[in-house]
Amino acid sequence: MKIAKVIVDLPLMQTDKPFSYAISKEFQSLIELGMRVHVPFGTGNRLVQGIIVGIEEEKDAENSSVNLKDIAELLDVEPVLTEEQLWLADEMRHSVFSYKISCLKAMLPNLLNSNYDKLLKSADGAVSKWSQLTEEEKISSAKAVRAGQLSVEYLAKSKENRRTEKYLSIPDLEKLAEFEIEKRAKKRLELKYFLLRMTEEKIALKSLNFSSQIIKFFIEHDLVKIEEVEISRTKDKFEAIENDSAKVLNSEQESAYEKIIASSDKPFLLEGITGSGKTEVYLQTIDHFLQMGKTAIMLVPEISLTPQITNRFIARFGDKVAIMHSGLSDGEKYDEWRKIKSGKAQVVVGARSAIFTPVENLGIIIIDEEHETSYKQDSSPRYHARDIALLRAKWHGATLVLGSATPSLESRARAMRGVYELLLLTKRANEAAILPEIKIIDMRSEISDQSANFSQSLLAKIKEKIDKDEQVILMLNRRGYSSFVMCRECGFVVDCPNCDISLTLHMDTRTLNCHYCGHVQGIPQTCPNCQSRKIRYYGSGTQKVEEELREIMPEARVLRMDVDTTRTKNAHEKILEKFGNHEADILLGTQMIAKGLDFPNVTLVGVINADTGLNLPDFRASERSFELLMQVAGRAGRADKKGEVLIQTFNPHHYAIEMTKAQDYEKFYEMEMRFRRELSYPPYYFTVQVLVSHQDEEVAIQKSYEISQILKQNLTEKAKILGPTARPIARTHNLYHYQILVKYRFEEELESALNQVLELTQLRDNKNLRILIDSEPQNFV
Ligand SMILES: Nc1ncnc2c1ncn2[C@@H]1O[C@H](COP(=O)(O)OP(=O)(O)OP(=O)(O)O)[C@@H](O)[C@H]1O
Ligand SMILES: [Zn+2]
Repeated sequence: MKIAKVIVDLPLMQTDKPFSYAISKEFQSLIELGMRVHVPFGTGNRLVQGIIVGIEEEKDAENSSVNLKDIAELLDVEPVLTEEQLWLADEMRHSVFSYKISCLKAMLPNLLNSNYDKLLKSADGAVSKWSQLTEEEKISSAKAVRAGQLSVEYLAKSKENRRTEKYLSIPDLEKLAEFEIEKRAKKRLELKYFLLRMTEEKIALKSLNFSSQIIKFFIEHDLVKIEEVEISRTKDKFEAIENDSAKVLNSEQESAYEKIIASSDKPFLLEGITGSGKTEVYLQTIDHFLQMGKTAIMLVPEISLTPQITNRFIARFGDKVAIMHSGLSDGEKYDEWRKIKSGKAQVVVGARSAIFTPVENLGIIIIDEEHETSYKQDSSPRYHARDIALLRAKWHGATLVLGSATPSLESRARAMRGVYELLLLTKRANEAAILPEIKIIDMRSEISDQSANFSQSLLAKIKEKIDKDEQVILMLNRRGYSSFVMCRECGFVVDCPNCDISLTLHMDTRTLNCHYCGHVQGIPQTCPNCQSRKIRYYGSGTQKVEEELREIMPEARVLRMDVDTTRTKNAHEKILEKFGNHEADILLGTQMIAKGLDFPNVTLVGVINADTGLNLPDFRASERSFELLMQVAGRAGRADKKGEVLIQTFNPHHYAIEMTKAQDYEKFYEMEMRFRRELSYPPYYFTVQVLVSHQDEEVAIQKSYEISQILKQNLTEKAKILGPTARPIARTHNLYHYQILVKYRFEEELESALNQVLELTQLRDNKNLRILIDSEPQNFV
């Protein structure tokens, strides 16, 4: 007899290990690693979902199936997780301090993560009710039966959503009924029979969530036929894109290409200035691996996962491409996942979570804009896509390429130490294009009666470009209308009731919004503190700047792109398409517009306020500002027309600004590394952050001291412990936050010390205490 090891879907310390279950006879030949199951759990034998992570032979009395509970149901016909993914989950946990089930679930499409447990549990009661009904009643009682279990709406929705799916069609319903009587699982079959009729003959296998033994039974007895139906919704989109063939690489591109295809020993860091043709190198190396019968994963930051990028991949590789991004519905994501799993797609283009896609025979992984913070997930499991990529490359013997115009200090330092191989692209790929000229505008000496946000020189430049029929990109990394509302009489600022942060004014909705917790309230007419009517708005956001532009330059056609204008599906796409068709002169937006865009007619980039990120209490503030400014500057003059960049700032002598002006990554890297060394920050030290949150500030403080004590006692002297200190925004969502930062180079006690910290949350009187452990945190505010 065999025994199954199951990780149950209960993210708790006590359940964070495999549990043993007996495999009844009917399942013995069907069960495989990586399948989802229902198992009875706990004293009440509640059915919970789980994942098979091991199958062992019964060895001795201790490991005997006699005393074990049986697996209740198999949920899959074939495994949903590969052996590689099970291994990945094990490896990941050591760096992300997360439960294994969270790691496993991060690799599944949402549709499979939804709680089927709830959907199936009350089926028994429903069926007994069902059997007492007349034929007519059976049909009309559909609504009653579905209450609390498989809902008709759910089925309808998943039907709408699917594209590629296996359908069951029933040649003979009567025959099915006969077999039901014979089977012990009669009750369950009855319900399914009912459901099959409900949805008119054809129904998606997966959406019903049949247990695999029933499906097998159906098939063996010729009760159902499985047919592959392909209705590709994105097919039109694929067909509309013209094929594109490879460009002749220039000598730098060529040499990078040759090195990448020749070796997989070390990861590559492809450092190429904006517009140097990194993407062309990606396309051709991927092509090389496809020719060898291998597959590829191409990661891009979510924000730049625009049609501009994806279309380039579709144009080159056609329907071999699967695209994974957050704009897809769960159903669409599931379709893409199927396409990958079945081997139909060989190139996966996607954002962070696409790193988990179950491609076989992986030849190359590319991470574009590798410095982007969006590669780190900021909820559990807090993994970095780069770390997962390293693991997967190891498993497959695949090549890993990290690309950027401004590599993260961590990656660049590794390249300097020879851990990565550095490849440089120093020239723009398009021969006619040269790097744009960058000018800094000192806003301290700008006095304008016309505008609060635009210097005279920026306004003049914009006019000049529009007159020449050229286009302009303007960036202000702050959305909304005004960043705070203040009473001029008493200085009162309207804050969020749940967070220690001022509310942002949004003119389109005429509300004050909290960008942290989503709180929304009306705009006060008088000061809530002193009743004065002198309420004024300060600090401009994109809405305000848009309004100003329309006043000063009514002839200019402006498109705004920020979180607020891109909430609806495909909004992103539509704005960029319009701009690309020159239906607008100015694209105004937040950092969303800084990345990846390639519009040949853009000859001016203006930064309204370069200071928004400079003074954040985060040791990476300069690095982030430099990256962002270099990126956005790189959008200008990418083809044959010369580009210009104007950067407005109140800190013209800040080194991040000066190095941007000089477009000198090398110099910036040197200076920044010096600071990091002096202050013992990454990449010289590793960091782990412990974030302690509680509704009661006293408790938050007390517990964070307790934790810092645990760390001091358990870590060696080599580790440095900073804090606890209040977070810069000390309260959000009605919780007070305190943070501790551990800096270390080698610390063998780290995992055990942090586990002790986590155990605190298991104590009864710490029920409302939240402890987050974040390895290599990217966010300190
Ligand atoms: N070998 C080449 N010959 C001619 N044109 C090229 C070549 N390689 C790339 N290009 C063109 O140069 C432009 C910039 O290339 P690409 O977008 O690949 O650069 P990138 O380094 O990925 O850009 P960024 O990082 O700024 O987004 C594109 O329009 C591209 O089609
Ligand atoms: Zn708030």
